[in-house]
Amino acid sequence: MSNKTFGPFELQKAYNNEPVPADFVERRRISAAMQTLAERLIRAEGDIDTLSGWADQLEALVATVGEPDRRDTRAANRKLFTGSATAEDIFHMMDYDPVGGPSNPIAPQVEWLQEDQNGIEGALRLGLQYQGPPGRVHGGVIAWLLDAALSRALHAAFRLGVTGTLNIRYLAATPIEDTIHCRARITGQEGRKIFVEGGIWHGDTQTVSAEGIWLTPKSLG
Ligand SMILES: CCCCCCCCCCCCCCCC(=O)SCCNC(=O)CCNC(=O)[C@H](O)C(C)(C)COP(=O)(O)OP(=O)(O)OC[C@H]1O[C@@H](n2cnc3c(N)ncnc32)[C@H](O)[C@@H]1OP(=O)(O)O
Repeated sequence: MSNKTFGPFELQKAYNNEPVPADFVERRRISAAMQTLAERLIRAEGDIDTLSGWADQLEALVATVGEPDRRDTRAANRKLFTGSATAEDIFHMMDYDPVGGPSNPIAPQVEWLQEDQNGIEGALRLGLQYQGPPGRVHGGVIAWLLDAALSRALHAAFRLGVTGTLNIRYLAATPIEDTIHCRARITGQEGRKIFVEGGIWHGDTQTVSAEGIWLTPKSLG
């Protein structure tokens, strides 16, 4: 791992270009296995002995893991804003993102196809564990995904902000277990208020539209 350090506007570039630290290779393996397990076990048919056997094995693993120490990410965040974050700090911030983070077992995995000042686009497939109505993605999961996608458009354009308001219009069914695309872009700015819009598409059909206002915190604006 190099001794280079990074500031907020180098974060995405460092994350994409620096080698994945050895421990994150393993963290990603753990997360991928947990995700596969979640997808395979949800609604899985099985006789009582099979279910009980799986439960025993998983409970044994929980006992083995125990309650490990965990890193407080606020320190890495402070280092980022003073330009002194290391690549390791950046992986600790980004790899656990609840949408797309490869070391976060609850994060839907996203392939980011575009991330620049003009906007972002990601492709993903949501499994049965994200189902609301039969065959459709749960509306709350869609809101979760869009909050992240619209935030990402902000970061890709080197702006900083937190979600103030997010309005969502559900236009048509968003299918589970099929590829969908999310897109977002900045549409304007007034002082600390940044206006962002986006949506979800299944093929050529737009299934969800969203628009919102992100606020740059007073301390940074
Ligand atoms: C470069 C790369 C670096 C990347 C580095 C990141 C690292 C990778 C981390 C990933 C991270 C992902 C992040 C995901 C997105 C979340 O999940 S963010 C979490 C959810 N959102 C929150 O927790 C926000 C909670 N709310 C707040 O903190 C405060 O209410 C706010 C939003 C900061 C606003 O407070 P404030 O700054 O005191 O606002 P205030 O001065 O009263 O008003 C200023 C203006 O904004 C308007 N306004 C105030 N609140 C709102 C609102 N909620 N809605 C609309 N307008 C509002 C006011 O009307 C006012 O308008 P004008 O009168 O000027 O026209």
